[in-house]
Amino acid sequence: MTMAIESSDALAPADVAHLRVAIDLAAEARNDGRHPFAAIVVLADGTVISTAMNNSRPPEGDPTQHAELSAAAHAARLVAPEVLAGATLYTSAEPCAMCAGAIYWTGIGRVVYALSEARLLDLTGDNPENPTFALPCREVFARGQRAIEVHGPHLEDEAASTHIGFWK
Ligand SMILES: Nc1nc2[nH]cnc2c(=O)[nH]1
Repeated sequence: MTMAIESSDALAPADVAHLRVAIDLAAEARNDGRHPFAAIVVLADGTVISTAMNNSRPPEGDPTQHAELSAAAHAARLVAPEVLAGATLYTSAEPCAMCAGAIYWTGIGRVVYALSEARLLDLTGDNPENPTFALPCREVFARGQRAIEVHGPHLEDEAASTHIGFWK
């Protein structure tokens, strides 16, 4: 049974705009001394209900505070699962296995990501601050019981530029 809906086709202009917001926020996160990741959750009517930067560096943060997990968890406290089914999470980088799990459990129906996890792994190498998984989010979603539409990678070079010189 495959529950992730495969999709890497061209994005609508509104999707591109939201994805750029996530990439710009990732650059802000880097400038703020955080890991360069960010995510936003947008309802079907275009309302942005949640934005989050990575906060995985102690002492302020902890290693579970990836941008996507924080954005999804915050969104789930604001609106009902039926509403989140029509929402999209835009993220500067493909959700890791932990964040894909969080997205699944919140009921968010759609994910649009910029940088692929494979390219992120190439950029981070074996940096101990970010031992990147080699596990595409589609593989995690495929093991679930509800479909999540996935689009990505998109704007990958723009998203990669936020990481260049950060990890090695
Ligand atoms: N996609 C993603 N990968 C990460 N790896 C470490 N932190 C993050 C994050 O916030 N998002």
